[in-house]
Amino acid sequence: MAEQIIINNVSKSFGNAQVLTGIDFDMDSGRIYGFIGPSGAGKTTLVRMIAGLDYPSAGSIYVLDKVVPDRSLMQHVGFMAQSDALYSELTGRENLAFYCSLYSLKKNVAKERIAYTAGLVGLENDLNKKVSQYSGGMKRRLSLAIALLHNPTIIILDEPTVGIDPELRRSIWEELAKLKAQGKTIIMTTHVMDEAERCDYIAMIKDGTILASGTPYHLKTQYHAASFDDVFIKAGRKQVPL
Ligand SMILES: Nc1ncnc2c1ncn2[C@@H]1O[C@H](COP(=O)(O)OP(=O)(O)OP(=O)(O)O)[C@@H](O)[C@H]1O
Repeated sequence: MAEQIIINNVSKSFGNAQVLTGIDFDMDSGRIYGFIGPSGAGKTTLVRMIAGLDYPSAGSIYVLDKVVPDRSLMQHVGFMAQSDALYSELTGRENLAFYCSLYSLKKNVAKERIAYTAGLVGLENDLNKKVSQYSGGMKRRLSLAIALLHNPTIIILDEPTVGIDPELRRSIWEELAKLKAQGKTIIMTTHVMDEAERCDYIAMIKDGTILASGTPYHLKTQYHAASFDDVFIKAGRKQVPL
């Protein structure tokens, strides 16, 4: 299986504050990767760099054989940020249409993708409302639709299911499983441990380094943990990386 993403000794500082140190991590297609860790650990910083939205201070990140940031990757990468990049004076449909034009989707493809992604996030009946009238959860769902709009090969989701009810969360996970089966690489950050457990591979970030990584089963065995909450707590206590 080809490695779609290679993170090579990446560090990141903001001013004098070192946020990430020497991150090495590779990701293959057809898998779901979960980045977990305490608030402020550096998860968002890392996924933003993978998405090409920021530069590493040291080291390099390769996505589909290109060093990021690279504009040509925009067509292949979908990113759902924690804070929504939406136009509140436009309707949901107009927001989706705007992003379709950004990705240069043909009219018939755009129509089909808007219908598919809006259906996926349960917004098909709200597309004609202005986003300013959306609830927080609806905005999150629209952001998720936008991330998937251009059928990207690499899907990066920063806490995608915050504010999304359990039923819709389940259907989103079913869809992520289908996308994974199509060979997409899916990366997410999450604080929800039962979601982390559904990922194929987990990297736990703490104090800017990867403290532990492996399959959920591997991590549970390694930490003699009954649940994934336990892994999180026990791994967090360890001072020495595995
Ligand atoms: N643009 C920035 N300028 C300065 N500091 C930043 C910037 N972005 C992030 N940081 C700092 O980097 C650290 C890591 O932040 P980051 O958002 O990556 O953490 P996180 O693990 O995603 O947290 P959370 O789970 O709360 O979303 C924090 O101390 C944060 O304040």
